[in-house]
Amino acid sequence: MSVKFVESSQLPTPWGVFDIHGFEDAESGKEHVVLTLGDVSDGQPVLARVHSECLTGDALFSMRCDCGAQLQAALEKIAEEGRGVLFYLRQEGRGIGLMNKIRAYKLQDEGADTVEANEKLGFGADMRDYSLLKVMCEHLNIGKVRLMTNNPRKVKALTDQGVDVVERLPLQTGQNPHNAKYLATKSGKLGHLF
Ligand SMILES: Nc1nc2c(ncn2[C@@H]2O[C@H](COP(=O)(O)OP(=O)(O)OP(=O)(O)O)[C@@H](O)[C@H]2O)c(=O)[nH]1
Ligand SMILES: [Zn+2]
Repeated sequence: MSVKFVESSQLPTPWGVFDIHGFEDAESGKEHVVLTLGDVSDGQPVLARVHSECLTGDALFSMRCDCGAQLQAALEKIAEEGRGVLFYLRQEGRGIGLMNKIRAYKLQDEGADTVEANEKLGFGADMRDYSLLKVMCEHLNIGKVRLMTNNPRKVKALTDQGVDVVERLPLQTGQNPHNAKYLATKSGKLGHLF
């Protein structure tokens, strides 16, 4: 595994002062971050969110997806409990990258759904790799989580990395007329539980 911890610091947010932990993947050159609040290394199950990068949704307020709303809701829930972890993984566009996601959006503008668009571009529907979570969880001494997600693949991914998912908590927010088809395809073709 080519992922290595780099450094930690404080990160004040509107929801509280988190700690940010930087990790670098020498093989891909990607830089990932983990936010924690409170003591997550005490062995008790940790409220957790595994979030894949969506520049358009997380930073640019896009309503094509539900990513930004989910990110904010997850941080709010962690702050409410005073303890938790957000893994922010730089696997933009379900692993195909930002430029290819824009190509996929163009195909969606022309009628394709999110899965068909990926396939037309020669990609699988979901190209994400969660193996880096192992290094992150070991570094932070997190062995048990209560995972906020609608995506059963993330539950399996963490379990495969040796992390016990003691509970799955639905994270449904951010629905709007622009992402209705996107969310329907998630549940119809990608196995999300709504
Ligand atoms: N290829 C592609 N990726 C998209 C599209 N819309 C959003 N994404 C990406 O989908 C990913 C969504 O990540 P998450 O919110 O962590 O995961 P999820 O599979 O939706 O599962 P949840 O935990 O239930 O939210 C991000 O990497 C987005 O950039 C799209 O139309 N095409
Ligand atoms: Zn998004």
